[in-house]
Amino acid sequence: MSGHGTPIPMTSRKSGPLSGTASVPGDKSISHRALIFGAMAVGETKIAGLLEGQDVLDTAKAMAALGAEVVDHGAGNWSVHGVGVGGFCEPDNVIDCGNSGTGVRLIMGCVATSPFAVTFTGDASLNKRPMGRVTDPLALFGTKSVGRSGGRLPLTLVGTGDATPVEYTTPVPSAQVKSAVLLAGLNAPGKTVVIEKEATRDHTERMLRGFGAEVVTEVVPEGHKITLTGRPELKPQVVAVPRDPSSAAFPVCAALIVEGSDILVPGVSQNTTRNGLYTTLVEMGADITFENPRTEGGEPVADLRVKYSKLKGIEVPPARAASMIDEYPILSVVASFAEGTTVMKGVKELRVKESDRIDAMARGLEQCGVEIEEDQDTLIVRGCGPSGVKGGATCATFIDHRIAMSFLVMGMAAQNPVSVDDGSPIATSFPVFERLMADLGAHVERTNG
Ligand SMILES: O=C(O)C1=C[C@@H](OP(=O)(O)O)[C@@H](O)[C@H](O)C1
Ligand SMILES: C=C(OP(=O)(O)O)C(=O)O
Repeated sequence: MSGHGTPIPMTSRKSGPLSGTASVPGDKSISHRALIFGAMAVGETKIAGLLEGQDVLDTAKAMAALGAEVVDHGAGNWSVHGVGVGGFCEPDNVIDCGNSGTGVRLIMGCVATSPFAVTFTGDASLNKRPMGRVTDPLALFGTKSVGRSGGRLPLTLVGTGDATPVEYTTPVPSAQVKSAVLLAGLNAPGKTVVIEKEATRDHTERMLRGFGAEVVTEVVPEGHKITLTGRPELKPQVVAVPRDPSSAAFPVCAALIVEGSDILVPGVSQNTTRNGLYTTLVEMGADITFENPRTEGGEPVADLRVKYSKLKGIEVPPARAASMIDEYPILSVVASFAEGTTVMKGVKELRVKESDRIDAMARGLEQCGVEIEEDQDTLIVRGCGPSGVKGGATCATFIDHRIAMSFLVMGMAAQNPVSVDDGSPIATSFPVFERLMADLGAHVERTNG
């Protein structure tokens, strides 16, 4: 089992108004997919603006281990010389996906219909997460798997070289599960179908179409039906990775709660499968203007002008959960500074992320003086008002980047500093978080060392 590095304790404290431009790095979901689809294309894919976070670097390493030529040209420019659908070779060693659920689940999908064995592992967080949600549908292609109890990593997949396509209805709203099935279907002759009740992020469908695969999405009575025609020859692409709306959430939310702030966050996705947080913030009364709408890297984006705002609690519709699933931790921080109660229902998927995010947020918020209520599928935050959050606690982050960044944002507006026991996981998705927030005027620092 791979480990988890030396903890980096961090602290943030009340900051003056935030100002300036927050140019966040490339989208994590799109970065993983650019490397993986590039590795399955015939010829050289060029990628600009790749997120060089540890999650994505681990996927780059995995693609090289499977036979693709992956080259880092510096400054976010990468190239991948792909081996074609069905062209992966058996890796010499275990594939270590570190902290990344997206990495491991998508790569499992893309080796499932190759005739060899691959063993996957990850860090202490990833090795607790459920993999049965992926190995169950992959078994329908004929892929065998043996893992630890509960279908957890380390886990070995034995792929099949003569897969037949499958039709699968996802039991949980998950783009990772959907994508794993579609990627396995790439090397199965005929039509692989995934039906999802609620739409999840659609980067796999959009990007596979860009690489030349036939992928059709239809609205049907059961939800969304995605049909992929197997055994395409994927054509190499030039991919410009747009900025990550899930990372943008941190400076945006910080500006909303730090008095007097006024910042610009360029290139934030308006893809409706990703923008649920921004809709929610506007409903809470956030002063956000969406300027200069355009398309970047195949995604609809806008520049967000964000000003400090008096916010009110709302009930977030459960149907919106998939479009903001990674943003609930930071939303619960913003909700703490609102007047009134914010109710987040239909969020049980948060319990199987890098940590149990309902539990991690609930414990830390209580330590900071915020009243909460939770059940299996719900988090309720009773807002303390714009200057009512006490802070003054050290919150546990459970090897979870989003928990670490959320509590550090809380400290920027709370009455007392907020510390986290370990900020090191921030490097998985937002390696420049500290510098970017400091450049806006936030006080965030490493506590000792
Ligand atoms: O497909 C993806 O790129 C992702 C899907 C989501 O996970 P689930 O599919 O488990 O909801 C999300 O939480 C993750 O950060 C990225
Ligand atoms: C859930 C997340 O990532 P992953 O599932 O890829 O580990 C996340 O980035 O919030």
